[in-house]
Parts: sequence; C-alpha cells; structure tokens
Amino acid sequence: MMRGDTGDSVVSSTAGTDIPALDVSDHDDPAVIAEAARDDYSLHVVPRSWRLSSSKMALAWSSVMAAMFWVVVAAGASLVVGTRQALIGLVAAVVVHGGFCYVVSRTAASTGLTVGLFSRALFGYRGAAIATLALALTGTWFAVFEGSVLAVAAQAQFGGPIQLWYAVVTACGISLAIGGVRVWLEKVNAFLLPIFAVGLVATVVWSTVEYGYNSAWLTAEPQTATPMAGPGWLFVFAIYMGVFSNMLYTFDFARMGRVQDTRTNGLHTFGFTFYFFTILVNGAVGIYLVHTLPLQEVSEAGLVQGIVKLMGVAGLIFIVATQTKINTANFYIGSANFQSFFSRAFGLNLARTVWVFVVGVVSFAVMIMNIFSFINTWLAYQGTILASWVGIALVFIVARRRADLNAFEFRPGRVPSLNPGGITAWIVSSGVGIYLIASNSPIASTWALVITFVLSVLLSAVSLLASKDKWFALYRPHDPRDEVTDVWNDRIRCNSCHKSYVAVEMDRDPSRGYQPICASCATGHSFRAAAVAEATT
Ligand SMILES: Nc1ccnc(=O)[nH]1
Repeated sequence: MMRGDTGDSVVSSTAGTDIPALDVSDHDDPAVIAEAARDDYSLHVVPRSWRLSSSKMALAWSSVMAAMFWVVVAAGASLVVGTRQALIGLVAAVVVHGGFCYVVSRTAASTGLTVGLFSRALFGYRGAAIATLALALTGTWFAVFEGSVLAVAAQAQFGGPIQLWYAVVTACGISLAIGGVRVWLEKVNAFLLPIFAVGLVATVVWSTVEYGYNSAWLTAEPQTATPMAGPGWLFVFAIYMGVFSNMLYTFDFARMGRVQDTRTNGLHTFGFTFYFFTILVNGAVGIYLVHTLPLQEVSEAGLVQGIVKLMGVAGLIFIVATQTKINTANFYIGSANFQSFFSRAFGLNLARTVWVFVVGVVSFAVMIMNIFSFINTWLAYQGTILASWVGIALVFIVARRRADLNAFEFRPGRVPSLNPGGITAWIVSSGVGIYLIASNSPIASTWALVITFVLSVLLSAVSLLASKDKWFALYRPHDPRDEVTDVWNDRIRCNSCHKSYVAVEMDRDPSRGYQPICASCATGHSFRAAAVAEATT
C-alpha cells in the first residue's frame, strides 16, 4: 500500500520534494520471516508479530535456570563463608538480580533491540561494538565450562578419552543452537525442564537416603578461611555480581517477549520468581549436597562426578538436561553477538549459523588446550565491563522514562560514533574495577564489583546532567519514522536488500538519492559516511 497515493498528510515530509516514496506494507515479508527463523532479527528490531507468549518465553529462558554453575557456586561460597552468610548473600542476589532484570526485560520488549543495538544509545555507534564482543566471549567461555562439565559426567559413566566427549558435547551444542529461539530453543528447553526439576529433587532425596540427613549443613561454619574485606554475605553477593552478564542475556531474550506481557515477564519469567529458583533454590541444593555427598573437590567437575557416582545413568541424564539447557543459551548469545560484532567492526555480514560453528570450534579448542584458568581470569576482569554496562543502562533507562521519551535512537545513520558521557563512565568505572581486581587484595573479592557498579551509576548520572543532545543523536532530515502512521506496524522495503522491516529501524540513504535503508544494510561504510557528513553540514 502506498500511502502517498492518497495524498494523505502522513507522507508530508516528502511532499513537494523529490524524495522517493516508501514501499509500505502492514504485514511481514516472507523473505524476512525465513531469515528470522535462523537469525531472530539479530541485526534488526524484532517486530511485534515475532514475539513469544509468556509461557514459551519462560520455557526458552528456563535454559539459564538449569546450569550446574548455580549449584556449585553457592556450594563453594558456603565453604568460604559458612551456610548462614551464604544464604543471606543468595537472598540479596535474588532481590538485586530480580529487580534489575525486571527493568531490563521491559526495555528489551518495548524496544525489540539487541544488546548490540541498544548499546548504541548508551555508547554511540563504535562504542557499542565493545559490548557485543564482551558478550560473545562470555557466551563462548561459559559454553566451555558447561560443556566440559557434561563431558566429565559422560566420561565418569562410560569412560573413554575426555577429548571424545568434548567433541560429542560440542556437536550437540552446535546442532541445537542453529535454529533461532522459536525453532529449537523454546522446544528443547520445554522438553528438558521437567527432567531438570525432577533430577534436582531426586539428587537431594537420593543423597539423603544414601548418606543420611544431618542438619549440621544449615549451621556449617566457614571451612576454607579466605581473607576478605567485608562481611561473608557481601563476598557471596559479589560472586553473583560477577554474572551480571545474565542481564545482557536477559536483554537478548526478552526482546522476543510480547509487550502486553512485560509485567508478567518482568516479575516472573526474568525477574524475582526466576532468580528465586535459579539462585536460591539451586544454591541451597548445592550447599546441602556439598555437606552431604563425599566429594573429591568442590568444582563443577567434582560435583557432577559425585552425582554420577551416586545415581549412575539417572544422574547422567540429569546432568545432560542441565548442561544442554544452559548451553543452548550460551551458544545462542555467543553466536548472535559475534554476528553483531563482526558486522559492525569489520563489515562482515554472515548468518548467525556460521557463528554458531565459530562458538563451537573456539570452545572445543579451549577445552582441548585445557586452559580453563585463563578463561576464569578473563571472565573475572570482563565482569567489571559488564557490571558497569548494567549500571549505565539502568540510569539511562530510568532517565528516559522520566523524560517521557519513547524511542531510543540506535540507527547507524542517526547515532554519533561515540557518546562521550557513556564511554567515559564505562571506561572509568570498569578501569577502577580492573585495577582493584588486579591488586589481588582482600578488597578484590568483596568490593571491586560493587565499587565498579556504583561508580558507573554515579558517573553516568552526572554525564546525563551535563550531556548535550548531540551525544545521543545525529540530526538529519527525512526520517521515515515520521512518514508512516504506525512505526511498529508499517513495514518499509529496504532499497538495498529489498526486504521489508518495521519502520522503527528504517532510515533514508543520502548517498543513494534518499532511498529507504534497513538497520542492517545501514551498517555499510558508505551509508554511514554519507549520513555523518549530512548531519554535520
Ligand atoms: N548465563 C550463564 C550463567 C551461568 N552459567 C552459564 O553458563 N551461563
């Protein structure tokens, strides 16, 4: 439908000019739907028609709930600070993660943006690429840990060389993550959720029957004294701040939630209910098991070996369920963010499928090379970068709500290269965090991430007060958003790839006679250069 035909004032911005008319439609382009089945609009805004019901969203996202990680981290922490302090730390973590993810998931659903696209509003066009690289590496390194745990469990049951199991686990991870969230993730995770839930209860009951119940686990004192500058619960809370990366995972999933479900999704699917189970229930099970099972070592590998020894094949099935679930999410986030990073940084536009293989090959190589401690160190430092991303994003989201602004500017032709306020807050706060962690003092394990986060909030709040409009947006004429009646419902055909995307993400290309261009094609160098030139003259 060409609205220009009606002479309607909707197209007023092009009236009387020789700007080409838009090819507008109000339904999805079949070619776009086919592409989305693999890519989930990873370089585009997710239209309202590609959203999942809240139950499907919950099943897809339940992937992150099931990871031996949550069980083992709490178990290890409780040996350092004692059960009571550990539980206090877990509760604090549930409240903070739940609250933040409420906010983050709402913003993701209302904007339909990825972490990569949204970050442009915070840090500018180039600055945003850092977030996608950090998140892609987080997904890949987590895939290494969770995959290796599964390989260890399989080896404990069946024997054979560990390298063989690494290969099997990697092949499974790749095949499940090839389809997008709606193709595989939601279905696989729905199927595995009951196995995970039953397995968790069975592990507790089985170990109690086998080794007897001893209530001493509830009052256990610290066993591995560690110097720390602060209370034990803060030590535990800080460990969970190290996985604030979950909030970026949340963003990339919640963009596929329906707008009318934002409250349910915010409170339950991604928020408090989710973390009650993920952090507190999983954690309490871990603390119980570590005081009940005779373990060789408290690590993910040690715990799964204990479980497989106790329960045999049933234990292995449980571990397969947990680790397969979490690795669908890790592979998905890793591949989607590598795709976004390489598209921005190197103009390399490949399907997400290709990046699924890259995540698989890289994580397999790391497992084979046996460099787990390197990855641990990497994640510890990188945790500061993602924690401060969260602080800056929250300040920005809250400020935007107060200013009553509806849409974030993220389009390549309409954001500056760097947002000096966001970038300064990001570099300074994460720099301080990295310095504190490198100092290896007792402050590192308790305060480093807290200080990073608080600094990121303060600095970004101050920078917003001092900010100028041009930090956030390039001002250019001929915005297709102004030419349609409904930016979410009207699809505009891109003159470069000839596919139609929702008007929210569309721009006009000054280097090609103001033809319409989509958010993905707009990452090309010539368009960006022309847009920047137009804005500054
Ligand atoms: N997001 C994640 C949290 C914990 N473990 C993972 O592998 N991934």
